[in-house]
Amino acid sequence: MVGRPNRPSALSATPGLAPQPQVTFSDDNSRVSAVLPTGESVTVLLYGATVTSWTDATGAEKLWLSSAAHLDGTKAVRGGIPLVFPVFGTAPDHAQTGKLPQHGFARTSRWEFLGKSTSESAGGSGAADLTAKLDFGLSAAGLDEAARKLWPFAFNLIYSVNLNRESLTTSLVVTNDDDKAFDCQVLMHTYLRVKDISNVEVLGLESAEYVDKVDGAKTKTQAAAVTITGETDRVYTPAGEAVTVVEGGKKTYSVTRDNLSNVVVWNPWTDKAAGMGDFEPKDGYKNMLCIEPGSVSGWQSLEPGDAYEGAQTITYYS
Ligand SMILES: O=P(O)(O)OC[C@H]1O[C@@H](O)[C@H](O)[C@@H](O)[C@@H]1O
Repeated sequence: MVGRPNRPSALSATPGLAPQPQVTFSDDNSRVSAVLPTGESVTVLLYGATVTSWTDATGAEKLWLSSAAHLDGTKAVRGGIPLVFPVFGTAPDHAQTGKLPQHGFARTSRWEFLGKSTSESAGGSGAADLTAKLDFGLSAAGLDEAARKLWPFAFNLIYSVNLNRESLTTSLVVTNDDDKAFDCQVLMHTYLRVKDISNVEVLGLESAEYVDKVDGAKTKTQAAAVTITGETDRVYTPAGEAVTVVEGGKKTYSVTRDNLSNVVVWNPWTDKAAGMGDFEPKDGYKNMLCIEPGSVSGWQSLEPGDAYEGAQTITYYS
């Protein structure tokens, strides 16, 4: 067990020097938070290493979280950034992951908090350039027996959550600690908060191929900007690394992928939202859009000792 972080005050006093503003970290055995001196914050639940909140300096929330989300470790969190591993959806025909529940076990396992750190960007001028980093770990030993039986591999996951003034970066490193190869898929199921889905356009997917999960898994090509006018569940394979969310003609987010070749765009719309017990308020689909960077259209095959890393950076524009 790694030691719990202490709780420093927001100011650190160095003899002879003016106190420098610091990142404030806190944890209570179920979640960990970091608050920058400028007010931006992030909170991560140990259950699933799920980011449940990301705010700007004014306290405005950037992620959507259902008011009926289970935050007590009894069910995957409906909102925030659940982590999908080692299977996206279900893969009944895939020998190694075929019996796993939807989206795997990472989002329903309790992760270990490995530590926190603060860094200043090169050429930075102090408080305005701080990055807070939180690291979490999960290995086979941290799984419940049922999951261990369904996916009997020795593995190690390190998930890092980095907060700075403009953006949130989440990165996952998967290491195969087994003496056999294994296949896996990875996805960061980000629920972005929007004001009104009917005014939203997603750019950066034009001319990308996608699998339309609400139309018999047909493969299609995106003609223009993506707009959401009904249930949407698509697995894109874009050429570029960034997608941009525009609301009412104004850029509000960009989501950049590193070593993640897919983007899932998901909105449940009315009927699907109505059918999910943990989706509240029922018209909350108007205030969310899942932009989910992942590696899910094929498999990452990791030989013993191999590692795979993928990351997303979400930048907001106010
Ligand atoms: O209800 P869950 O398991 O959290 O999944 C939500 C959605 O997650 C998306 O990533 C999938 O593409 C959808 O098919 C799915 O409905």
